[in-house]
Amino acid sequence: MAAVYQALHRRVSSLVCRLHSTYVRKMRYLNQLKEDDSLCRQAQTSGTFYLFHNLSPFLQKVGKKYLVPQLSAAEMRRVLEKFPEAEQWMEKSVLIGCSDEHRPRFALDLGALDKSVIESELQGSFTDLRKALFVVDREDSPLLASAQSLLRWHDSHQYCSRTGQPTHKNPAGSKRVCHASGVTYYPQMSPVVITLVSDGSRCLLARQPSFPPGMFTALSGFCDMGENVEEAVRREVAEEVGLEVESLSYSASQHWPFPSSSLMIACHALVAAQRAEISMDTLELEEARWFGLEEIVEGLKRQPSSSKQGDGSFLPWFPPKQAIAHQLIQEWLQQQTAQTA
Ligand SMILES: NC(=O)C1=CN([C@@H]2O[C@H](COP(=O)(O)OP(=O)(O)OC[C@H]3O[C@@H](n4cnc5c(N)ncnc54)[C@H](O)[C@@H]3O)[C@@H](O)[C@H]2O)C=CC1
Ligand SMILES: [Mg+2]
Repeated sequence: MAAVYQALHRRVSSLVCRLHSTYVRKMRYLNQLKEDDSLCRQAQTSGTFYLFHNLSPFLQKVGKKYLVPQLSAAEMRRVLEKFPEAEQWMEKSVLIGCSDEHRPRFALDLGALDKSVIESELQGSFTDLRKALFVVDREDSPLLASAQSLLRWHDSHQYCSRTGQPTHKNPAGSKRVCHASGVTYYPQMSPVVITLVSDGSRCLLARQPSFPPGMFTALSGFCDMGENVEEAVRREVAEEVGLEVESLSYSASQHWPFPSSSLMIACHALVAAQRAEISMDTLELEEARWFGLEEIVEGLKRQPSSSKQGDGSFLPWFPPKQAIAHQLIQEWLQQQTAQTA
């Protein structure tokens, strides 16, 4: 029995080792592409491309499924041939990853070109990211989100804020440089805390006036300069609902592309049950209230479309699986269920 166990252990270890080395080799290759401009230019000729138009990703509908096509460099040239200065367009692409076989992936925004020509040539359509993220396969959503954020950053950092001169992108798109001042700009994202507050038996969800009717989510807020995650959580909860956090724990994080690139840092926080009276910040929030276990179970089953009542009001529903708020709510539910079991 021990021999079987040892053989199994050796097999698992060697598999893990091989997995690691694929991953490590891939990360090292991507880093090389960011640092070595000529290697990156060469990689463009064998890479695949995701297309965007004014930050909307290109999707193809096949039956009921939405696919995110990866075009080869040859296919890209065929499309771009229809427009003047085709080669210049390829140079605008940014590196967004690579396959396990080291085939690099790029994203390219063709916003200045006629959308309908590209859509009819490639038989698909440029789709708003707010829709695209929720209809494509789950593994494609983070890729679209990060590609769009990087393209957006390049679009809004074309000039040096010190000299006003144009900045120049490196082939991978991992930075922009102003030749006049020598300043290098790197892609930025804003840290945001998202907190599911609990008083031990209920959790607190809120809605802003801009949310779709009926949608409630966890409290969120941008971190202030100099603040750590714990301070940001305590401050946001105090500001938005007037409660004092007693303890908190980190859950997970997620890149979020709306309204521009954020790093969502998700936490659970506990407030004392005897000091759980909400005093809402009415400038930001329209409603904030406690939800019991049953209401959370019902809300998770509800779709936006089934939330509307006969009298025009809306029953609560929660963000979809792609949003980290959903994960926080699921974790809270599991914890409560385990406690009451
Ligand atoms: N993925 C998810 O599950 C969820 C994501 N979110 C995201 O979290 C973000 C922050 O949530 P809010 O409650 O709106 O933040 P918030 O509570 O900090 O209020 C927003 C205000 O903060 C200020 N602000 C400070 N730094 C900012 C920056 N870097 N960018 C933009 N505004 C800044 C602005 O005045 C803005 O109006 C939202 O953009 C939203 O998309 C929110 C809930 C769920
Ligand atoms: Mg907020």
